[in-house]
Amino acid sequence: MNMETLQLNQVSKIYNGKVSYKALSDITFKIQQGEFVGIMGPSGSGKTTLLNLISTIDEPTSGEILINNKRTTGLSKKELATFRRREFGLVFQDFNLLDTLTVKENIILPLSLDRKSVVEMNIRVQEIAERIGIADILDKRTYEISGGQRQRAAIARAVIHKPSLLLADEPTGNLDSNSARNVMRMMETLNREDHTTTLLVTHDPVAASYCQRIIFIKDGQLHNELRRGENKQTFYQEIINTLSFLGGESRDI
Ligand SMILES: Nc1ncnc2c1ncn2[C@@H]1O[C@H](COP(=O)(O)OP(=O)(O)OP(=O)(O)O)[C@@H](O)[C@H]1O
Repeated sequence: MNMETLQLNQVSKIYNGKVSYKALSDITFKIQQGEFVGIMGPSGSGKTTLLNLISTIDEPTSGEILINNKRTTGLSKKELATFRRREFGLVFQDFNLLDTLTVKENIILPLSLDRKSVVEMNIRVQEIAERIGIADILDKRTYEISGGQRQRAAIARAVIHKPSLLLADEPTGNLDSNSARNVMRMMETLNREDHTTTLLVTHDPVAASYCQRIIFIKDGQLHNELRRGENKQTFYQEIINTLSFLGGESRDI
């Protein structure tokens, strides 16, 4: 029995418009259960496309994607909706919290959709809030808290149902460097303690240096892979070197 959370086999994506465009070509990789992996590459290299295919928002033109050895292509709309809700935790750059709800109500949302009991929901929300350091702001509205606190609430919401795969798209993109570090430390801790398989798309080499492994893509193709050794600073430098080698906009490096 292999312990892969995610497997991509020769995945390609062509966008058909006036001119068709091959955004991804023959992407093959595996992510083992419990890994913390980053995806990096210059602007336009296909990172968002890749994330959309993995999260089943979009379908590949060819190839297959497996989550826990189950193919995600060919599921009905209803199966897909349940599959997405149970298997994925999603974190976005702009937090995606609902302003009309309190922090606690936001975090509980995925559990209430699965009709968990109120007692169970309260226990779980308290536990995750304490671990993440937001227990004292649970009754606040999202506009009453800082950006860093919002992202921590969004992460609590993304992991409260213990997803197979946590997908984070530029989670530190709207944060100052201090809050960004705190958020990354927290994701690292959650990954280490709960073995939640985590996939992070980022432009930020500091955020990326918290990963165990980085997959680089360029022009829709796998370029290379870096593994973190003992030293985070060395890893950071290797990431910077690879990004400058790959080229792209200055904001990428
Ligand atoms: N819906 C679409 N229709 C046509 N082309 C698209 C579509 N979405 C993306 N593309 C093209 O596919 C390529 C990859 O885009 P994608 O958004 O995946 O890149 P990215 O690596 O996420 O870029 P960035 O870092 O700037 O967000 C780009 O050239 C883009 O113009």
